[in-house]
Amino acid sequence: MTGRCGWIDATGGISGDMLLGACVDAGVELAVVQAAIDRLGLPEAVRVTAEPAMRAGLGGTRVRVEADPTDVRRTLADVLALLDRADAAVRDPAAAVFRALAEAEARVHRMPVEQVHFHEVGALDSIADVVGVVAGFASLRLDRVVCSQIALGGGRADTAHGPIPVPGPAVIELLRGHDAPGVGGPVETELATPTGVALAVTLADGFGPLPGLRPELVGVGAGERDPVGHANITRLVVGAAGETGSAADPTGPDPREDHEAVVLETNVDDLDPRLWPAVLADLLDAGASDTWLTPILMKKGRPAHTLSVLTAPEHIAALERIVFTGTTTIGLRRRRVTKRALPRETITVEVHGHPVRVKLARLDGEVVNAVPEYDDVAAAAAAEGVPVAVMLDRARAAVQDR
Ligand SMILES: O=C([S-])c1cc(C(=O)S)c[n+]([C@@H]2O[C@H](COP(=O)(O)O)[C@@H](O)[C@H]2O)c1
Ligand code: NI
Repeated sequence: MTGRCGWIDATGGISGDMLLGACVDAGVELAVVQAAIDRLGLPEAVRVTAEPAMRAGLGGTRVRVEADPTDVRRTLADVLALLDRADAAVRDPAAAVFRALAEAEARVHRMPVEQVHFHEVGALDSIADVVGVVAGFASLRLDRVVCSQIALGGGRADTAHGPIPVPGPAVIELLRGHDAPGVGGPVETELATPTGVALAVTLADGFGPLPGLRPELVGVGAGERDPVGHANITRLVVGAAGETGSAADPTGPDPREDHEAVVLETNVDDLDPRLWPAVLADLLDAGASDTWLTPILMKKGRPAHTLSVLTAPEHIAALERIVFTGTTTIGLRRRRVTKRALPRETITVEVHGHPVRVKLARLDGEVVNAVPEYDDVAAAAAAEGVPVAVMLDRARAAVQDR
């Protein structure tokens, strides 16, 4: 495994605000988190604050979400509509987290997912935590996320439905739905909340102990309580994974940019073409790095498509399931490939007073590609009342100036 890796240490438990605290403690600017939340244009005021905190003698950051009291009860569709206003880098992963939460609640309460309502104030907390963590992870530029076994705690928790057993049913459903490892204890209190677990299982590409990496950033997110005998923290460790420390071969591609990947492929001639966009969207939601259709001519002169799905090996099972259930195919091919990904970073430039993120890719340390984020350019163009193409030229000029 190579690239920049983030390891979520949930062996002390996890909640949305603990993971957000870990991001902030690792160096994610609170302004990045607040901007991502503000971008949703929530009718309620939601403010995120952070302060230093000690848990079992360990220093960390406690994040709090202050939200206006509200009676609004939001469904999954309501939350997804809000997320539509977020940057693409935040919108899709955050939507996947809320889908996972809603599906878990739907199974717990034996109701259709469309009827699930996120619980009042908790919903605003959750929205801020989820959007904040996803924005934080995006700003940390992680190529891969691994999560430890999750400590779940025990005993009973008070909820809107009255006392429930811990681990709570939604937490168990989230683990089950994502084949994620959890363990009860070590203390008789709730250590893992649905939002925290939904974030971990959705954002993680795999589960296990700290992978081989050189730690560059460490963040400690403090939980609400400081129980005796347990460090109520979630940690985030970020570093370059799989580096041996040997210099890259100066005559060839940098091996640290190589990733093992798999291409799944199948030829399909009998799927209602209107179904393809949803199949492609489902595949991307389930972890595909890329997916595309190629028009082909099949036996008997039938026009058809090759569906190709590029993925990291750990998503193969979930993606094949979507291919088999979402299309008419009854077989597919798997091809191992080596993917080369140039190191990239995101900078923010100011264009006529508007922040525009720009993705830079480097080859041998030299910037070979600088692409302004389309959503930011479009927002700036709308604010200035100029065509997007004009604002795009201005953004490129601002990058050149840098
Ligand atoms: O109200 C319901 S259905 C409920 C279910 C569960 C589980 O099944 S687990 C847990 N809870 C409680 O919600 C709070 C807040 O969780 P967040 O994810 O919003 O932080 C949590 O402490 C659980 O006890 C409620
Ligand atoms: Ni409920």
